[in-house]
Amino acid sequence: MIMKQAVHFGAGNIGRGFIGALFSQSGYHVTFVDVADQIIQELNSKKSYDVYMAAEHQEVQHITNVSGINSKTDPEAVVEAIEKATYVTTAVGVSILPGIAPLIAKGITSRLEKTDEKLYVIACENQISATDILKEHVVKLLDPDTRTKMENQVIFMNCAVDRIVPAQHNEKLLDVLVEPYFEWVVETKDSIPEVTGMKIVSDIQPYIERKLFTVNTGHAVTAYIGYAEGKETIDQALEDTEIYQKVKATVEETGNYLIKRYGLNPSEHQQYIEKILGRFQNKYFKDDVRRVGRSPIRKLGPEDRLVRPAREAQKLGLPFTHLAQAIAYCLKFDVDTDPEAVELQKQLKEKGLQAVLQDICKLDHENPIAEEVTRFYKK
Ligand SMILES: NC(=O)C1=CN([C@@H]2O[C@H](COP(=O)(O)OP(=O)(O)OC[C@H]3O[C@@H](n4cnc5c(N)ncnc54)[C@H](O)[C@@H]3O)[C@@H](O)[C@H]2O)C=CC1
Ligand SMILES: O=P(O)(O)OC[C@H]1O[C@](O)(CO)[C@@H](O)[C@@H]1O
Repeated sequence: MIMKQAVHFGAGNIGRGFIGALFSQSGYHVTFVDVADQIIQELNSKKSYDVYMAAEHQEVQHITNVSGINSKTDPEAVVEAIEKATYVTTAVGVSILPGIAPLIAKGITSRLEKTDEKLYVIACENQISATDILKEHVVKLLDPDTRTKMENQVIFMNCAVDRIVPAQHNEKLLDVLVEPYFEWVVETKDSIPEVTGMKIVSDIQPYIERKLFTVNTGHAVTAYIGYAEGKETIDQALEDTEIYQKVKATVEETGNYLIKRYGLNPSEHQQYIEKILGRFQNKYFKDDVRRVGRSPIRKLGPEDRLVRPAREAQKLGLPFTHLAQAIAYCLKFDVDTDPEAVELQKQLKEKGLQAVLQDICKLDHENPIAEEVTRFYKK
């Protein structure tokens, strides 16, 4: 029997430890596309790997039916794989999406000449409407005929991905240590080919905002405060009760917004917050504050996990003090191995805080959020 095919861009932590693993467990052959040649070679020689659960009883999932293509050296093979795929997914980082769009566009063009079968595309990145962003980059590369043909045959779906997969230090290159919890919520009103563990909803907005402004806001704030206070890992940072209280107060602020905006049940949301903080405290992996805080310029963006909930809270007349404090801590993130942290510090030095808040966060200096950030930053 011919296996169903999934093509996944990004054979990294989320690719191997979450999305690729679910496809494999659902009976798909997974072709990972990456630029990291060692990983691709290893996928093609070993054809399997293990996913370890970071928990007291360390369950191991053996992932099979996997292979890899290096998109730098063999782009034609990627086009061929897309021709045969049911799903194309990504977990490369939002900033890389424009870079992979040309190959996806080529794959779609070639596929539409050969088959009428539907293709489902999902960008599994930490950003609101990441698939729409990918679609935009792909569509502008297509000729008008392909664009029209694509409308009914290539279905782009937004999603929310939630599983903590820290930096890996395993004996075997392909193995991945992950937290047991995961949630993959995909937005569609159609009936789509089943993937074990994928949850379908008709409106992703409440899910992605709840996830991004609780899990990602909370994680990022822990990283930024933890880093400023000289902590190495997330669990170590949260052992400090003062840091724990600051993080909790921040996600309670985003919680007030989410409850009001989406009519969430306050006590259920409080339980959700406690559960997320518990996940951050997982003792079975060490998650470096530098990894979790990575790419601070992206995280300071107007639509991302710090500024957007602060602005939304402000619009609804809700408090945003702890979010402003979190933004100030983020501005202090000066990890010299993180290119965005280096650039951020350079901009702060060269143009000053007000200009950075304006240019990166899109916060005018007269905005009370900017005033609060400035107050904390100067402290
Ligand atoms: N690690 C985590 O806990 C979570 C990560 N995410 C999101 O998932 C995405 C991926 O994150 P991670 O897996 O942690 O990162 P990662 O760095 O482990 O994996 C990214 C992979 O993409 C590959 N890549 C880079 N450029 C590429 C290109 N042009 N073509 C193909 N592959 C390319 C890299 O070589 C790497 O293997 C990000 O958007 C992140 O925000 C979402 C939820 C959880
Ligand atoms: O690239 P980003 O946005 O930091 O995404 C990775 C983060 O997302 C999380 O999985 C939370 O969903 C964290 O594990 C991780 O720090």
